[in-house]
Amino acid sequence: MTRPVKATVFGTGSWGTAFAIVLADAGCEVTLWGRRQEVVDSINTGRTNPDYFPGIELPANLRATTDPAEAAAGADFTVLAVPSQTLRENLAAWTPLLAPDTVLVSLMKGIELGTAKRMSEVIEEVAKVPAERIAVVTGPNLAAEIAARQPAASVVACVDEAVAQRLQAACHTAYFRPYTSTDVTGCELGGAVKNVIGLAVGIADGMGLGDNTKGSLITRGLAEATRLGVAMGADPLTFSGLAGLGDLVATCSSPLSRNHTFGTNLGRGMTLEETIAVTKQTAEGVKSCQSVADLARRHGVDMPITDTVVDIVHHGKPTLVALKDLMGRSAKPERR
Ligand SMILES: NC(=O)C1=CN([C@@H]2O[C@H](COP(=O)(O)OP(=O)(O)OC[C@H]3O[C@@H](n4cnc5c(N)ncnc54)[C@H](OP(=O)(O)O)[C@@H]3O)[C@@H](O)[C@H]2O)C=CC1
Ligand SMILES: O=C(CO)COP(=O)(O)O
Repeated sequence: MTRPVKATVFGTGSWGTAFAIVLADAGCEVTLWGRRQEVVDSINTGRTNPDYFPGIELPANLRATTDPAEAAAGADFTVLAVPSQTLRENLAAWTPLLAPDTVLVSLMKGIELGTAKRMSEVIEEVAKVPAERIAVVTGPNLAAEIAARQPAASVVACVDEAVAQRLQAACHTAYFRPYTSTDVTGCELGGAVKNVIGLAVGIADGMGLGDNTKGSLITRGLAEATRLGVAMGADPLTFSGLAGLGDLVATCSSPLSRNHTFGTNLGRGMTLEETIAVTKQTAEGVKSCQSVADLARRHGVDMPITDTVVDIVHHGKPTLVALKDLMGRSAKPERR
């Protein structure tokens, strides 16, 4: 008899908890690591995570701990679900505890500030594991919908297709349908750039603009992501898949998206400080818009929507002026 797959998820926030539910429903033995004792106690004794998903009963084959050594022990898959900008420091502390040969899985959709590195690159550098043992899960996966077991597709990417297939099998349920990819760069860029475009669409929504604006921002945002991806060696087709268009549509349509909501609040006239104060969860695009713009500069790629988001969010540019400047750029063909 084969033993159940063991999966550990570092992070008891919205996506860490929801993906832990997916893994448990798929038959894995799941351990969640959380930094707060009260959250871990609620998960173990109350079978809920009330801060993130009140009312959702957690599966029996899922337990939690605050001890990273206990969490990491024996894991076939070590899933990382903390805010991107905290990954380097956290992973440095967890690396000595990792199970030998474990596959490290990133759920994160950010780019590191300062280094402009993708999360899989940070993992490779800090944990000193080869790219063949690093995977990424990404796609239109709003955590609250997944935790409610609403149907969604996703992408599991690894340069080693056999590893992607193992992870695919470990997280495939009746409501969660993962596809494999070997384009890790494209998948990670799709996730990071869609958060920036989610902010842009939110800002437009908050300004009272309509669906033509939204359709234009999604499409031109997709063009920005694809241009950056191509410059970095990604497959352009990845961006018309779940990691690109799929996630853009979900994020830009949904009030559940923290990035979209963050943008909406800014577009309605809240200051950055007021918006941060009312945002309880991680909106990766707020920091990653700067690192995406940094990546674009490093690769000589034009990303005007991303630059506009940086100007509004970080340089206090008034939204109406930013919109006028974005629309008033010199005319050009749609494709070049
Ligand atoms: N939510 C979603 O729908 C989706 C999110 N993602 C991505 O998943 C990643 C995680 O986001 P998500 O779970 O939503 O974020 P949340 O804000 O919901 O949760 C973040 C988690 O990280 C913990 N945390 C925060 N700061 C630190 C720190 N400095 N050190 C250690 N732990 C910390 C939080 O702990 P505490 O509760 O104690 O504050 C919490 O458990 C992001 O990159 C996001 O883009 C991807 C797909 C879907
Ligand atoms: O990545 C997500 C959906 O796929 C979640 O988006 P937000 O981080 O904006 O909530």
